[in-house]
Amino acid sequence: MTLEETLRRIVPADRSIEEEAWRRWDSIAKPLRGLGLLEEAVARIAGMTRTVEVDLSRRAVAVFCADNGVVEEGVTQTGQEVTAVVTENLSKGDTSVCKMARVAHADVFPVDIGVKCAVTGENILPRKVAHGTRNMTKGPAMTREETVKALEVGIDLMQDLKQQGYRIVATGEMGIGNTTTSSAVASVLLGLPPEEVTGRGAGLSSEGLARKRLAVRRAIACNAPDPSDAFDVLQKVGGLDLAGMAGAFLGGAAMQMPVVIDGFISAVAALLAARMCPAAVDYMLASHVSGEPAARLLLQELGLKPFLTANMTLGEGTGAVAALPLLDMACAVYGTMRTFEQISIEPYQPLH
Ligand SMILES: Cc1cc2ncn([C@H]3O[C@H](COP(=O)(O)O)[C@@H](O)[C@H]3O)c2cc1C
Ligand SMILES: O=C(O)c1cccnc1
Repeated sequence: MTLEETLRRIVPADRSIEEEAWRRWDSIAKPLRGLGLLEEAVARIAGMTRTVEVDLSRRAVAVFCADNGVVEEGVTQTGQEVTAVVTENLSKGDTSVCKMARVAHADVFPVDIGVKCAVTGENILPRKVAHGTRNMTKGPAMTREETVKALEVGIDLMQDLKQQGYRIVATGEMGIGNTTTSSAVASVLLGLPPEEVTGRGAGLSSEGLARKRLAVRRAIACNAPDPSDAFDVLQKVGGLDLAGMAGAFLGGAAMQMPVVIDGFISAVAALLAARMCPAAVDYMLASHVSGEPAARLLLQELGLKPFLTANMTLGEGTGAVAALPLLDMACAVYGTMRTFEQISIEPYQPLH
């Protein structure tokens, strides 16, 4: 589906079905609203999917893998080659998110949306838009065409996953340097200075952090992205990984399917999607608050409340996957627990 058609298709979640789900929650024999945000998530999923019978039996993690040209500026602790290695390991079940996804019964879909070199792996989805992005401190990271294509990779993947019977999708990414691009996008979209929204990513040294902040500042100065135009911001100081994820949020909303935000990078992609189409937020679920400095601000800006504060800064979709077992537990109560009425009637049942 094209980006334009996707944006046209997105409509708000169904509030009346969400209300019906709340009525069911409130009838269950337990302290009223006792499962807090978990109840809210289940009710919201009912509204997203247009049914009070919430079913999260099949779940996927979409991991968008791409390289970011800005690594030339010395903004990361490890080299660019790590992107390709971890992408291939994603296909072998040998990365952190794969281990966690096994526990949470989620299927991992690694997507090569722009890894610099060729990657091989049985289940890597070959969707390379470009061999990495350009260095955003010297000009736009992507062309308009590349940006549209990468957004559409995310959109189309959500359409495919829905057709395959998946009910909820966790978003993940793998792309060395993508906390630098994410910080640049966050700085522009939140209207905050780069220093306030730039952290250590995957364990950067203090010296590296100073270079990273400067690179974010230079990228914004060089490209002058328009803060009121999310597409322009994404194209100039974003990346293929961010674009794929933003597309997944838009595609999920168009497919009326819940999409789980992971950490900082994923929340930046979610905000890009939200600025392109505000109703898309109705289909997003927050999972955790990343340890990156702008993580909480981004979720506040989206108006979403996370379940976990675990100081995680791993990426790959690990935080989003960590939220799935919590949702399963909430669904078990919502779907199988007896109501006040059933409980109060029971003592009056004739004995036999
Ligand atoms: C071995 C390894 C595995 C990872 N898995 C996720 N990330 C995480 O770190 C990267 C972002 O941090 P930065 O912007 O500092 O490069 C992303 O790939 C993210 O998913 C990893 C990073 C490394 C080194
Ligand atoms: O919060 C994140 O998404 C994150 C932070 C650091 C490194 N990788 C991912």
